[in-house]
Amino acid sequence: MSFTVEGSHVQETEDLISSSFASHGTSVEKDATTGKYTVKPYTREFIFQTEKKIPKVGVMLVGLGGNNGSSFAGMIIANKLKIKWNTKQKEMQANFIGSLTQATSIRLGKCGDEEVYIPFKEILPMVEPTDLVVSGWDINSMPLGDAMRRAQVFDYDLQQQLYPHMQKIVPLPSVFDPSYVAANQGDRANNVLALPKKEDQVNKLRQDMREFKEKNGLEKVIVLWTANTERFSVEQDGVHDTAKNLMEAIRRNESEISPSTLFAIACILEGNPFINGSPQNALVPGVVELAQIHKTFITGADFKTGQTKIKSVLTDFLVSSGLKPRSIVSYNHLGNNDGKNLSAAQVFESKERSKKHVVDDIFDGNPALYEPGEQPDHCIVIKYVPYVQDSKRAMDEYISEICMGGVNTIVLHNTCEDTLLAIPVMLDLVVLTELLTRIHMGEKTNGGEPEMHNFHPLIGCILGFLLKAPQFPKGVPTVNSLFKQRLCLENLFRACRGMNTRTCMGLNKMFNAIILGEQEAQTLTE
Ligand SMILES: NC(=O)c1ccc[n+]([C@@H]2O[C@H](COP(=O)([O-])OP(=O)(O)OC[C@H]3O[C@@H](n4cnc5c(N)ncnc54)[C@H](O)[C@@H]3O)[C@@H](O)[C@H]2O)c1
Ligand SMILES: O=P([O-])([O-])O[C@@H]1[C@@H](O)[C@H](O)[C@@H](O)[C@H](O)[C@@H]1O
Repeated sequence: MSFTVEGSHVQETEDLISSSFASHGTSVEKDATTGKYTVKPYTREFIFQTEKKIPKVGVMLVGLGGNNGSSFAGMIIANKLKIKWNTKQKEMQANFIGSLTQATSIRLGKCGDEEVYIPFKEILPMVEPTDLVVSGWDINSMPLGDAMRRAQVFDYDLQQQLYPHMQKIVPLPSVFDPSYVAANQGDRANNVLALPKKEDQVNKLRQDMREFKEKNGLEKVIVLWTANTERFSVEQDGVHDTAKNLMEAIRRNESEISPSTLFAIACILEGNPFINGSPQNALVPGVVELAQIHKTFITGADFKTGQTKIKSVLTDFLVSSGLKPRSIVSYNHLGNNDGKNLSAAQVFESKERSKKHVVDDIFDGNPALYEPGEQPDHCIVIKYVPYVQDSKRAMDEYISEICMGGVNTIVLHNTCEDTLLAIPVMLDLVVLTELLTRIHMGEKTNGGEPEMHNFHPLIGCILGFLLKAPQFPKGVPTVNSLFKQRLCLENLFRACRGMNTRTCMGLNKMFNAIILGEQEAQTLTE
């Protein structure tokens, strides 16, 4: 670890970092007669304990043979082998650009006149990406070397160097329900578990995880869904509403239970965190309850990568500047298999939800501009155009009302290899989910010793920076503003290290500037 934190509030041993943290907040009371608000500042005292030992971690991808899955495996191998490759422009070297943990930094503070920053991944002990063991399932049996070639994501020279290493990885047969995806996905399904009963499917997935863990001498396994987007399951009382009903529904082979929900259940029963990288409602209420019973992390939904990430920043900028977006249209076309699957209306609706609702809280948070429930026109369009393959084209138009009847129109064009935006986000979800399993917290109340416990299983409220539709525990308001989400993550880890949390900008820096300004002014004479 590149730094230590001084103070009696933090103790570090070989195995543990313990810190106490004062969290300042405000509650508001409304006078029923006058309607006036009273703001009541308060402080809560928390204890954090972080286990420092980094376990040997395995990642099992559902959809291993897809563009994201095969490219994720390729990225890990290429970085492990420090592969360099030639393109028509220059020699490239394997990297993790686009990863929050591997390619960004955190400000430590000021050392004399120097602003000191550390790599994000040094704030707390995190697993090294190149130590991850990768496996997984796919309904298509293609070995990963051929799957990489099919994906057409990596440069040719890189593919050639990776091929022998990737070809050794073969996806395990998976659970498949054609009613949940586009009909055009049927021709991929040559690697499906021949187990008609859902209970047997769940048990086989659990066995796969145990065998993977044992064979590779792993201490932890994390499962990440990067398979096709599914249509939403129609949630039914008596089936999806409680853990007991869901498990009984599986035993009677209820049809309306999606493969992604079955994977989530198998993970929970094995104590393996489950991450849903697609937009469907895999984590139905019964799954959430089961995760709470088994104290296993579950999170989702839908990696936040390009067009939607920009939307959460741009909309936040407009509304927090007092400008009033009245129309947002997000169009994109892409030619990979994801785009092919999304060409089915029911599947598209899953993606439309996650891409659209990513800004709801931003409008709700500005009653000066928007009446309760008022939202701009918001339209999502996704088209499948095979020729562009993974090079997704995104076009956006934002029309906002400005001062005195003015209108501002912002148009964006954004082209990218969709997969190369997604795989570093997948890495962060795995690395941070594993880290969060090693952090326990408790609250000091009435002077007694705090009871230490894990975080709530729905860690989407911590990992929202990486997800379009982070699922929050009931009653916790969703925050989608991208930089609030990043600050939330950074401040949690700063608290675990016993460091002060940061506001959006260094308040003390600003105070210094104001005070220094005053002091300088006093020395000046006309
Ligand atoms: N930028 C991005 O690429 C991005 C961003 C956000 C979300 N996503 C989501 O990530 C997922 C994967 O994207 P992709 O581009 O890799 O798609 P892809 O179609 O290339 O890969 C999906 C893979 O899942 C496999 N599959 C389908 N059903 C399965 C099942 N039941 N079990 C196991 N495997 C199954 C398919 O055979 C395919 O190989 C999609 O749901 C997509 O919406 C992608
Ligand atoms: O770039 P982004 O909006 O975050 O997310 C992407 C969408 O723009 C694209 O349409 C979809 O096919 C991808 O799966 C991904 O969801």
